[in-house]
Amino acid sequence: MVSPTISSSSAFCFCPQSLARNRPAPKTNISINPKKKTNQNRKLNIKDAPAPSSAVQGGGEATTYTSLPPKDDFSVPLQNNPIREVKLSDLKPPKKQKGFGERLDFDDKSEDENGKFGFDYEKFELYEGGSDSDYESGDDFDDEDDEILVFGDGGDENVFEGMTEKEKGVPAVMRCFDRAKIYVKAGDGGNGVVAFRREKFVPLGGPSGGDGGRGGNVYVEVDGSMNSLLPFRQSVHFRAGRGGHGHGRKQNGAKGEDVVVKVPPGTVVKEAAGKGGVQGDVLLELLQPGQRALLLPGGRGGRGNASFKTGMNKVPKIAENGEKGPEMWLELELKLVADVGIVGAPNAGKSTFLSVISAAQPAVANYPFTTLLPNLGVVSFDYDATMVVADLPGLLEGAHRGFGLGHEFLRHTERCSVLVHMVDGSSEQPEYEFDAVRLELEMFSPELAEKPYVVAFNKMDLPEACENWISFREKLRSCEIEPFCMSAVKSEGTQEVICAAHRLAKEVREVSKEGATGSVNLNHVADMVQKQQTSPINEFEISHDSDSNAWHVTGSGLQRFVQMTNWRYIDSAKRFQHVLEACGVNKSLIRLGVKEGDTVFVGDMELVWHDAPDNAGPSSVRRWAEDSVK
Ligand SMILES: Nc1nc2c(ncn2[C@@H]2O[C@H](COP(=O)(O)OP(=O)(O)OP(=O)(O)O)[C@@H](O)[C@H]2O)c(=O)[nH]1
Ligand SMILES: [Mg+2]
Repeated sequence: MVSPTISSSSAFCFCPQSLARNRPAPKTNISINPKKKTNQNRKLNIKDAPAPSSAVQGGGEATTYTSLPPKDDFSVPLQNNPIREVKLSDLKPPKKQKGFGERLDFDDKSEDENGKFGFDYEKFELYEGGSDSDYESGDDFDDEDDEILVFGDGGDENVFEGMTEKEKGVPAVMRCFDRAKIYVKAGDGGNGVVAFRREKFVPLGGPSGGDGGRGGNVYVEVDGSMNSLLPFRQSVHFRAGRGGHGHGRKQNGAKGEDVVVKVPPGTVVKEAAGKGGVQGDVLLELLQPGQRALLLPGGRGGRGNASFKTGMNKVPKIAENGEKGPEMWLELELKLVADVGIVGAPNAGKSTFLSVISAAQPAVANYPFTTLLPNLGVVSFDYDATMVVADLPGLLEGAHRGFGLGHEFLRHTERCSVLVHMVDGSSEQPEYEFDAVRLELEMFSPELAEKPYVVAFNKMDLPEACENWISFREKLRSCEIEPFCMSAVKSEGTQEVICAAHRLAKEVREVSKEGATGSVNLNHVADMVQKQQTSPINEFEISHDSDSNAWHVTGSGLQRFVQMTNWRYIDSAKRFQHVLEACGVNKSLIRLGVKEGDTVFVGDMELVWHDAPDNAGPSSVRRWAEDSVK
């Protein structure tokens, strides 16, 4: 159980005096019990804490912590939550799969009752990857790793975690064209160093440790020459370079190399779905070639000891670690940027229509689902205007439950301003077919169903279509829709249909131009991350876990401070204590009733609280320092 929680406020201001002295605690509680300390020390040994470089000298701090090493220091691999990596080249094809272009055998016994294909994903060979920290200790760019696909974050769950039931049933070659999951990480800042100027004839040269360089940024850029997300099947990890470490003679480290993720126009960048499959937020919509967005800014470089020189401390033996670069998994989704989308039931003649009105040559055949991937065509008009038209795979009744190709490609129509609804006039009940497809569109997205559309009644060259036409037109007219009739094969009536679609598209464009507001800020994600990175240190929350009797102090400013503290340098522990005091953590803990021996977590650091005795002397402070400072 966690209770109570308080936020810091200006009331907890810096108080240089001993907190223990301010606290009306009984004497028996505040005396140091050496035996108890020894036990705590034993606990430190178990945690394999590295020995301090030297003891902190002096100081008369009344309230002290015994610090345990940050969790990053442990080189124990993540056992509960390893990253599982799957090599695409090693994936065994499902038993009855004949090839990417061919259909799977629906009668296969391995097909389950929901109609999914019988892929046995458990049979894929899994590679246990190290933790990220293992990786980062090596080079920032590792070509080999770029060849590895990582799905989800492993654990005991299926490696395809995060994909919906429907996606599992779609052959990978189709799935990966317009959807990809990638990992991006901004570069860590370089570490600052402790150095002193040593030169002949320059006695007491002073501190000269330079600052670390800033980590590289992650950018996302629209590349007009790309038309699919296929390259992301090969490259999944994008890591910007780490900033260089500082050097002596006040030399600062070099800035880390930036990384640019190139995406095709029409890419939507989303935060990857979390563990519970909760869809992440849309971060960016990149439409125009050349657009560039700063996604993740690199971590700040740590300061060297030259930056810590003050009038009070002219020989600071302290330097900071570089700030860790932010990282995240992203989902990329490509939505075609077409003005008009052709939708309809399978075999209605959508592809034939596209081939007639444009130079595109999509596959046309007399069986359903000839079109497996969207086709694009550019339609030119006499008056020098062009329009991009997308022919989409056919929609069946029940597509939202996964029948046919389902809604797999309907997202491409979200960008279209107008739809052409193609109806097979020669089918038994064109009206029913029309209603079923409209319903599927509504089920997919109400906004899509609200888009203006043109109804084209096709195959008028066939007598069945001529028979159906009158009743179909009457039915639609009763709903205030004026359908067009045409024959795609004979190119009759097609011009009227596409001109009507063009008129509608123009109207929509004009309306949206009026409603358009100024330029879009593409760097808002980076701004958000930066805001988080610079959040003040005195904004924190304290919660108490009564089961384990542990106090948790959380706050992004404090966490960043802990991460950037380099425990190797002897002044770091003193500064750490001082900052906790100054930002009000100690005061708040005392107010909430922290007791001798309680565990306090500050970010990743585990500490033990000690009430200082009234007669606290240097010896006790030294012992604390020797035991715990890393
Ligand atoms: N008689 C006649 N046949 C047509 C007409 N338009 C298309 N067809 C035929 O209908 C069949 C299907 O045409 P497609 O263009 O492949 O139909 P589709 O809607 O793209 O089908 P899917 O891609 O499977 O969804 C082909 O055999 C075409 O020749 C037409 O106006 N008249
Ligand atoms: Mg087709």
